[in-house]
Formats: sequence, C-alpha cells, structure tokens
Amino acid sequence: MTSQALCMRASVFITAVIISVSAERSFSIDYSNDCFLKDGQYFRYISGSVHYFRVPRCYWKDRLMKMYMSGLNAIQVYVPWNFHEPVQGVYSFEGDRDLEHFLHLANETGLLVILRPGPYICAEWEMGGLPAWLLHNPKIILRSADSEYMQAVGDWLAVLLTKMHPWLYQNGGNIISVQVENEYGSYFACDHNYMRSLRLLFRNFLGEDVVLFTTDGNTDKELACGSLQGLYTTIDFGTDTNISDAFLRQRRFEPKGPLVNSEFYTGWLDHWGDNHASVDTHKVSKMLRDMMSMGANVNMYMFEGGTNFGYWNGADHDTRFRPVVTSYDYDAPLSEAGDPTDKLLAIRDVIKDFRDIPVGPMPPALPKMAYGFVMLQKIGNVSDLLEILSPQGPVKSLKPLTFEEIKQYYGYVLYRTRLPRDIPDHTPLISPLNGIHDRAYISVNGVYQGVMERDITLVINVTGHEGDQMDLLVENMGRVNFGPKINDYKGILGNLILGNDILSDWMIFPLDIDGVIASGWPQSGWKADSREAGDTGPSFYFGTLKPNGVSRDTFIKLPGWTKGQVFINGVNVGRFWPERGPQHTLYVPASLISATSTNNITVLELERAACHRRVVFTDRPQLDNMAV
Ligand SMILES: CCCCNC(=S)N1C[C@H](O)[C@@H](O)[C@@H](O)[C@H]1CO
Repeated sequence: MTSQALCMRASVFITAVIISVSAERSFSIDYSNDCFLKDGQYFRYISGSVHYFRVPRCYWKDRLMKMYMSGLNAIQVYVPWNFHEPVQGVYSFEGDRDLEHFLHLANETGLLVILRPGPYICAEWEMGGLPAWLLHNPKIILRSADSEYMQAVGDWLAVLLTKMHPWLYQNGGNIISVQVENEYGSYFACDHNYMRSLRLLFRNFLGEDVVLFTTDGNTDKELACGSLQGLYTTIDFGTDTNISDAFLRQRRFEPKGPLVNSEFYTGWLDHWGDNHASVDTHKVSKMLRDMMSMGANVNMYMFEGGTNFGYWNGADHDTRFRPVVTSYDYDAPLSEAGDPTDKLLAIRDVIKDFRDIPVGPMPPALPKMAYGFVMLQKIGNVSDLLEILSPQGPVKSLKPLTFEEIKQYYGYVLYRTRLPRDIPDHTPLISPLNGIHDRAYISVNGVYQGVMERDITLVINVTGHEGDQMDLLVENMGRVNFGPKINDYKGILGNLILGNDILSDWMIFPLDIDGVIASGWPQSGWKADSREAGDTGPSFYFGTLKPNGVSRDTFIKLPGWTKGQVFINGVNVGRFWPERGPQHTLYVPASLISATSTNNITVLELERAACHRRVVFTDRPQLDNMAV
C-alpha cells in the first residue's frame, strides 16, 4: 500500500475516532423533538436538589448513593458565593467546601449534575449566597448591572467557572446544564442588561455549547423579567399548581424544546415561629407521575435538605423579618439526617414506571445514638468575657456602627455605652428606625433588662443611674435571602434614644466567638462562675459528654433553655430557639462526636438558661407537627 493510501486510511481512522469521541460527549437541546439530547440520543432528566454546603463532607457519598438508588439520573446543586469567598479576593474550596470532590463523588455514583452558580441563589441561605462584604458601599445595587457589583461578580465567576469548565459533560465531566442567576423575575430590578452581562460571562468561561438556562416562578411577569434570549427558559412550581397551565406558560417563552420544572417542591422551608411545613406524599408522587407522563424533565426541590450549620440560615421579609430555622429538613424525601422516608419510597415507585432503577436495597438510615444528659456549668456573662472574646478591643464611635462597618459579618457584636443621667423610673429605650437588626439582649451594670427585636419589639424600659454601663449584645439572625431587602445590614442601624437623650459615645466590640471556641476555649482555663449571678442574660455554659466508644449521629435537645448557639468540640452546629420553635433539636453528625475523647459542649444562652442546666442527646429529631 502506497504511503499516500496509508496516510489516507490513518486520517480516516483518526477522523472517525475524533467524530466518535466528540459524538460520545455532547449535551444539547433538540428543538425539533422538544427534548434534551445526550450524546445525540433522547434524554430526560429526573433530578433532585442536594446542597453540599448543608451536609458534612463525610456524608456526601451516603446521600448521593441514596439519591441514585431512588432512581434519579441527575442532581441539582447551588454554589453559594459567600461560602467560598468569605473575604473579598480570598477563596476557599477545601473540606466541606470542596465542590470538585462533590462533583467527583456524584460522577462516580452515576449522577449527572445541573449546576446553579448564581451568583445569587436564594435557597434560604444567608443573603441568598451573596457575600455580605458587598454591602461596604451602601449605594450598591445588588443583582443589577451596577458596576461595583458586576466587578465583584466577574472576579468570582472567573474563579468558579474556570474550575467548572473541565466538569462540563462535553469536556468529560458530569455537568449537563448551568443556570444563570436565580428566579431573577422575582426581583424588583428587572435589569436585562444585568442578565446580558451574566450571559456573556457564562459564555466566556464555559463556551458556546453548554446548555444555559433560567428558572422563574409561574407567572408571566416573573418569566418576562427572568428570561433572556440565548438562555433556555424553565419554570418552577409545587403541588398546588395546575401542571398544564404551568407548562403552557413555559411554552409561551419556549415554543419548542423540553418541558422543565426546575424546582418541584417536595416540601417547604421553616421559619422560627412557624409550624413545621410539610407537603403530602401522595400529592407529590401523583404530580410527579403526571409530569413524567407528559415527558417533562423534573428536578425535585429538595431531595436532601440538610442543615444550616453555624450562622448560614437566611430569612424572608414579607410583612416582617422571618429568619429561617437551623434545620433544612424541608420535609424532603431524605430527612435532614439523610434517612430515607416514605416520601422517597413513593417517589421511587413512580420513577420505576418510567425508567430502569438500580437493582438492590435502599441504603438504610444511619444509626443514631441517644447519649443522654449532660450537666452544664456557667462560665460567665458575655459582658465579663470581652478580653477573651474581643482581644483587639472595641471600636469607638459617637454613633452605633453596623456589623458591615466594623467588618464583622456574622454572629454577635457587643455595643456598650453609659447612661447619660439617672433614670430611677422605667424609661423607654427606643430604636426609632426599627434599627435593631436583628435582636438585642440588653443589660445595665450586668443586670439583664430584656430583648429588643426587629419588627417586633422596638421599645424596652430600662432603669439605672448616670454613668451605669449599658450593654446591648446584638445578634445577626441571618440576612434576607429573597425579595427587595437582601441588602440586609446588621447591628444597630441609626441612633438609640433613651427617654429624651440620644445615646452616644459607643464602644463596639467585634466578637470572635467561633474562633475562640474553635481554639479550645473554655476547656483551657475553664472555671465555673460560682457567683449566684442570675441565669438570665447572654452567658456561656460548658459541659462534657464522656465518650462511650461509639460515634453516632445524634440530636441535642435543650428543654427549658430559651435561645442561643451550640458548639460541639469547637464546631458551631447552629441556632436553637425552643421557646419559639418549631425546631426543638439540633442535628449533630457523628463526625462531631468523639468515641474515645471527652466531648466539649459549649452553649451560648442569650436570654434565660434552664434552671436544671441540663441538655440531652437523643436519637430522634423534634420539629413541631412532625410525626417522630
Ligand atoms: C417564603 C418565600 C420563599 C421564596 N423562595 C422560593 S419560592 N424558592 C425558590 C428559590 O429558587 C429557591 O432557592 C428556594 O428559596 C425556594 C423556596 O425553598
């Protein structure tokens, strides 16, 4: 055979290989047949939302396996910007933030990924995923073409999307589509230039052949403001919706292409003070069957909810500020602790009528341990521990400064001033601008006076003498994550008035509670507060859970306590508020419990401690109105 013939044959072979390889990896929209194509073949996804940032890394594989065994072929994942860029220009993708490891686990489990990088994600997450340092400029217009906002967005997406590019399905990864923004049509700005700028950024970093889409609620206005040419329009709705009407609405924006419900609500979120939200299993399974019978692509929001550890919960603000609870159980098919529920089994029974589901048993619920009671002892009042909690000392200011102004974004700040005159009678302390964001715990000379609360308690009566020290410990309960008030400044906004005086000459103490406790305090140098000081006002309590040779998932319950924060072996597991409910236990994953060493339990109680000073580790969760 001549060399030319050999070359021809080789080039034909190489071309065939290239075509076959490139033909093997493609994901696109087939507008002629109203469907997705994966590798040129018809593809319909049945997906579930899971948030890696709400599940400990050691449990990612467990949750993904259960989702795969439920019959899903894809998962939907948000990426919270503030979780990965806590300080502007400083990025974190390790440990519980290792997004690429999560994608790898999904890939090895056989799950495709629908990525939702925002930059805004909503999700009942602090400020909808936007970093609070954006608020340095009070004039910034979030989620708009505002130049300062877009500069920060561009810097962030350059880091994130560059990491995601190799993970696209056509590049050998498992990401089949990427959402731009999140329900933008629900936001007042309706700034199409913003969405055009995002489209350009996503195309620059991800290329021309990735499927980019938007998701909006089921109204014409939302879809009109949230959709954009070049981004496939999808819709979201729950069990209280007429499916045909909803998909007809989607068709008005996408006359051809696949039907997609990007958020089919399997449950719902809980605010402090609500009853635990739940959605009927039969309604969910029947509506899922109806949508699948129509050939629709469905993502179930949530399939695994998880937990708002630390200070990460968001808030809603309709008629008033409504912070979301620590549990993101969501009444989802997998419980907060990853336990398969009857809802999951019902969903699997539907899916198996439309696709082959994996053979084999559903991985069972992980074992739980009731470790029993732990006695706590008082360490001291927050006001008396400032040398430890605020080592760099206070910021001094004539007027109160916000958390953002002193560059502390989460948790608690202590505001201290002195009474300008004798006030023998109860005198009103007022926040005229409803400026307590969000709760203030007030003491005068160490005597607890009570609480002021955003939108609820704007006035409190205090007494004291001229020169007495007045402390307000102010709590950030989580920034608004939905609607026009996401630029949610925290701390004391504006001045406070006591009687006829504007209070001034403030000392403002940033508190590094998490850093101090994570460093081992109070165990090192720990001593009980032997004074007969009352059990009221912001105080720390400490106790130890003796190891019993077993490390298991558990739930801590604080009956008789009021409101505060729990730290287990230095890790902030979240907020408790049994006085308000509906959540009465906090999920403690086994990874936080030592089987062999003494476990340190630190409780920050903000109002009134339980007289018995006991907490209890139980083997089941308690969310009011939840069958346990
Ligand atoms: C009470 C208002 C809730 C607004 N959020 C809505 S509609 N949702 C849509 C939003 O896209 C998603 O991130 C979640 O926030 C979900 C509720 O779980």
